[in-house]
Amino acid sequence: MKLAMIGFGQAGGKIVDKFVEYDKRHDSGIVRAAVAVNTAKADLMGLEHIPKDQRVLIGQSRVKGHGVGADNELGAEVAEEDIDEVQGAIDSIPVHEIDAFLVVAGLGGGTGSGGSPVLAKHLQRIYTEPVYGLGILPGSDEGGIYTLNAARSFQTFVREVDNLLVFDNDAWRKTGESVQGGYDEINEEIVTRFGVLFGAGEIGQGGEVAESVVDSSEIINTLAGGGVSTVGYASETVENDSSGGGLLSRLTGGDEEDDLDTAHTTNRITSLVRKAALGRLTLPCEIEGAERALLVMAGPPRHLNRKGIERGRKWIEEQTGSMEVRGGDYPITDSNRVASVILLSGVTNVPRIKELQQVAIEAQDNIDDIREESEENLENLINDDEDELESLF
Ligand SMILES: Nc1nc2c(ncn2[C@@H]2O[C@H](COP(=O)(O)OP(=O)(O)OP(=O)(O)O)[C@@H](O)[C@H]2O)c(=O)[nH]1
Repeated sequence: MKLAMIGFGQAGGKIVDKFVEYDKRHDSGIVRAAVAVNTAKADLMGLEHIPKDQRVLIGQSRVKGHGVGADNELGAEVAEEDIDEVQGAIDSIPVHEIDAFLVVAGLGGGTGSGGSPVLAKHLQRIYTEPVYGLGILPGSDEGGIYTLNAARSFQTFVREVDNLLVFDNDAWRKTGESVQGGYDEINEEIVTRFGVLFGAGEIGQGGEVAESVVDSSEIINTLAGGGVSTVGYASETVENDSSGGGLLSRLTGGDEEDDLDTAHTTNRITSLVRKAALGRLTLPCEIEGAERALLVMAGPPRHLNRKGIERGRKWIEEQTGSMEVRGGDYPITDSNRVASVILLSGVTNVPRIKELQQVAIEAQDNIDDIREESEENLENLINDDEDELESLF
């Protein structure tokens, strides 16, 4: 699947930068264009792989290249004011060659949190290609303002995109690591998961399992219908003898060996599917109730088979209760890993989102209370029965 990726804010820029690097390393063909947008000049200068002329500094007249300091309302305002400058960079993208846009941002800060929904709305108005979001939730130890920002941005962003893929830093942080070192590892996890998912259908056409290769329309159909998505991943190292058939099997030419191979391959696929679905998801949640799902089995063709994928697909159907579970393979001839990636789309039972919104509503009420008290406007306080989180715009 060919994407135009736009990283908004520091986290967004760094993650897209890593996608570009991943794309070069694996020749996966997913990043057709990459743009970084930020209010902080230093963040843009720190990027390594996104071309310099595709880095857009916005809000210069307001914040003079210093960032918006976790003020996401200001982030949204600045994005609206300078949307033409962002569009200038997008104009250089050959949009007829892409399958979709992917807007990436950390939702806890100011620039990406406020700006990414504004950009998604703008892209939806202009282009017919789907616009997806990849939203990063803050760690719960980052503090109240990050939670409030993330909750408000989340509910605005999810409304403006065709599907919001979510990664929760809180579920992935490791204790005892520097924040930066921790993010480098986390970003690698993000890029691997989404890289394999979006890479499906781009290369490796042909070979013995060609008829069940995943293509981009299957990813698009799984994401269609909107809502929130999460991704599971599991992988295992395998011996890759691309000549096809193990040594013994070639020496004996034995069918028995082939049967054993097939059973082994099928079992490995089945267990990787379970591990991916039941292990740590990018956004932890109950998989039961997911509206749609897509299983991608990636790896050397010799280690993929239809039977395993079909079994895995059926198992996901049973676990999610969804009637819309797609599955296929992504043959990568020169790889020594077999990986299972599961996209669960339209998930509803997500404790972290509920918690985020609850904390944010309380924080918002507190802020309102403090404001109202300071204004001695008791009447408003008594009549304040709106227990709702305000949208960003
Ligand atoms: N996974 C990941 N998350 C990050 C990274 N950097 C920051 N974050 C998260 O993203 C949130 C937003 O931070 P930034 O992206 O730095 O903020 P910004 O959008 O640039 O906005 P301002 O700095 O307020 O102008 C943070 O609260 C973190 O949770 C990163 O490299 N990887």
